[in-house]
Amino acid sequence: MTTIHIAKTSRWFGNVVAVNDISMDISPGITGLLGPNGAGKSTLIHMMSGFLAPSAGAVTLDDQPIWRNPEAYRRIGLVPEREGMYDYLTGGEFVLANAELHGLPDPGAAAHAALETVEMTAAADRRVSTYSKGMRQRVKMASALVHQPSVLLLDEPFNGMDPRQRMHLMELLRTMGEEGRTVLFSSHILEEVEQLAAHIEVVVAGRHAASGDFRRIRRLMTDRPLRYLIRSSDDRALAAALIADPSTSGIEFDTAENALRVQAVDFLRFTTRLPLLAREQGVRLFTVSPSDESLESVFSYLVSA
Ligand SMILES: Nc1ncnc2c1ncn2[C@@H]1O[C@H](COP(=O)(O)OP(=O)(O)OP(=O)(O)O)[C@@H](O)[C@H]1O
Repeated sequence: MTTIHIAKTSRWFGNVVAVNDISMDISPGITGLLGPNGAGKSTLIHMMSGFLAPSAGAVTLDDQPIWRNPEAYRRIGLVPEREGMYDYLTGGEFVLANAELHGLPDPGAAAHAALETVEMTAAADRRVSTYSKGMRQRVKMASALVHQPSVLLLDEPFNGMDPRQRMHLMELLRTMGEEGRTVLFSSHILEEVEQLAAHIEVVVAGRHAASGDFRRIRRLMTDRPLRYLIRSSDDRALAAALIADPSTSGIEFDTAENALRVQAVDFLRFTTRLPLLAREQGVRLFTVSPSDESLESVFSYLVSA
């Protein structure tokens, strides 16, 4: 059983604090590391894979420090976000080079097995420059798996993949999770994480915002008060009906937009009640748009929760 333990860890670059006093454990199975762009996900993953030293705190693998520890590197595979591949090599040569760097006893056999796992054997003799984004991703995956690590860390692995490639990678990660490996992948897309990881860790602006069961955190996200911009055939009548209803906690008339700005108590209640109330009043709804639906606002709600 392999566990990564992150204890009161920070990392700064000059005066930018990328990771701010984060503590979390990454256990066997699949964990989703979720957060908006710039939240510090890559920095965390780089510290977990031994590419970056923490500025403060400690990142350990089964109680051994990861930074500058070749023993730990042997047990970790990293699929980085950026390409970092040599276009003039074939996919097979790229994976073989990694097998040799790890000093494996039979690098050729290890490279072959890793390419087989990601279903890239047929294209192994083609140059990386001729590969699609998804194929590149799979070859990166093969080189991360070539030494059969017990920990696999993937930074935004689904970026740029088409739905079929995405499903294929999800299957592969599920298998690895079921085999008892410790698999962590980062994403800024909620639905991606939902499909794959029961357990998630959320980071926002360098801080640890939430941890645990995806469904519980998802509920926290959808239960928060929401703001909507609404235009209708009779804003005045609709406003009167809404303010008398417990699904709504505030209403303003926005003269510049010529619309209502409504604060709802929670998503489900409001979206059920609004059409019913409008029908009762004989009001037609023209526009109902959430005005703070961005992922940033969902995350900042979680941080302040
Ligand atoms: N080498 C660096 N030098 C200076 N600042 C950095 C460096 N690496 C990261 N940062 C800063 O640290 C913060 C966190 O970046 P990080 O790449 O870890 O976030 P992220 O969650 O992975 O975001 P993204 O999904 O956009 O890659 C950002 O403000 C970023 O600009």
